[in-house]
Order: sequence, then structure tokens, then C-alpha cells
Amino acid sequence: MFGGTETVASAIEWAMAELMNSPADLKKVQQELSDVVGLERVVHESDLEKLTYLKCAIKETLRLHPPIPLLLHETAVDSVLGGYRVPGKSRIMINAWAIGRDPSSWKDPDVFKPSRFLDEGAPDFKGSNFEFIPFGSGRRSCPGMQLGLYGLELSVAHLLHCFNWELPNGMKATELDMSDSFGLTAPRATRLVAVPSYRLSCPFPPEWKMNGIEKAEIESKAN
Ligand code: HEM
Repeated sequence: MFGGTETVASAIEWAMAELMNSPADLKKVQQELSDVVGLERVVHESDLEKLTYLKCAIKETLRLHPPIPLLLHETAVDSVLGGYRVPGKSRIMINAWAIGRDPSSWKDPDVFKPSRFLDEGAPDFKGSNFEFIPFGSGRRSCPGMQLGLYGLELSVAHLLHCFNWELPNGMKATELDMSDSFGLTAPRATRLVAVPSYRLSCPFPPEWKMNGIEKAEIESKAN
């Protein structure tokens, strides 16, 4: 469960933080949500395939912040890698974080730029583009990729479709701390705190009551 929940939670928080740190991209994602879904209903699963820019923003988040930054593997047979002999049964670590920011593969590697994934031939994370491996590659790659992506895309879509977000106490986007903390997973070093305001013209779905908070309570907090 750790692999399936912590990875998605970390990626949701990073996606929100990167978008709040890049207001022009945030605006594009929200405009796309307004155009594709409208403001009279919530996002449905079937909308996701039409949310191209949202998907680009998610990919860009996973490039900069792969939730599992180091992939731990073992070589099956003796191999030669970059001129070095690596004996079979060696433990190896693949640095997916550094690979996603390698300047020989990525232009402006440290810049959050979702539009790079609109380019024809842009790498995808299915495992055959070795410059972009947030889900690993090969036989031991992530079996939960589709479920993880679904949870990630739908959560971020709902958060940005239902609400506008502001940083607290007049904080500017440029003041956001964007450092990662490294471990088995790579969540943000400091928690993202943001203030929502309701954005839809339909009422908040009553079935979405969270932790006993009633619809009216959510709406009054949003106003
Ligand atoms: C955004 C979400 C996720 C990301 C980025 C992610 C990423 C990864 C990565 C990088 C690996 C290691 C691959 C390798 O060593 O080459 C992995 C393995 C794994 N993931 Fe995920 N994962 C995500 C969500 C999930 C979910 C939702 C589940 C299950 C419900 C899941 C189940 C697993 C399992 C069981 C493995 C071990 C596979 C093996 O060792 O053969 N993951 N994941």
C-alpha cells in the first residue's frame, strides 16, 4: 500500500506546487478544464483523455519529481556498461531523478515546462524512453502505473476544476519552497499550504462530504 499511496500523494502535492509556482501554466490547465468540462458539472473519468495540457503538466511533474527517485535492481548476468564491467548479481541503483534532469536529454532541464510534452516525438513514460522513467522500465517496472496515473490525473483535475487556489498570507509564487526531501520516496521538503475558493457554478457534490464536513461548511469556507 505504501508504494501505491505515498507515490500518488507525493505527485499530487508536487503537481499542485509546480502549477502554483507557474501561474501561466495553472491558468492554461484551468482554462482547458473550463473548455472541456465546463463549470456546471464535475470532471468525469471520460473527460481525462481530452485534458491534454493537464496530462502534460502531470508528465512534467513526474519528470522533475519522480516519486521513487532511486530504482534498486540487481544485474542478472555479467554486463559492460559505459566501458565498466558489472558482474552478474551486482546491486545497482538507477537515479531516475537525475535522469529526468539530464541536460543532454532535456532542454532547460530544471524548468517546469509542460508544453515540452506537446512536441511531436516527446518521450513517454511507458518504459521505452530511457530518459523518462518515473515508473521504471522492463520486467520490474510499476504494475500500478495505470491506476496511479488515474488517481493522480483525476485528483489534480478535480482540485483545479472545483477550486481556485491562492497561497496564504499574500505569499508570492516565487516565495514557494520547491526543495525535495530524499528518501525511499521524494516528497516536498515543506508541506504545500494553499487556500481554495469554489469555482463551479453548480453546487458542491453532496456525496463528496469529507471527514464529516458538510457541503454548506465547505462552501462557507470557500467564500
Ligand atoms: C504515480 C504513481 C506511481 C509511481 C510514480 C510509481 C513508480 C514505481 C516505480 C519507479 C517502481 C520501481 C520500478 C523499477 O524498479 O524499475 C514501482 C514499483 C512498483 N509499484 Fe509503483 N508507482 C506508482 C503507483 C503505484 C500503484 C498505485 C501501485 C499499486 C496499486 C503500485 C505498485 C507497485 C508495485 C507492486 C511495484 C513493485 C514491482 C516489482 O518489484 O516487480 N505503484 N512503482
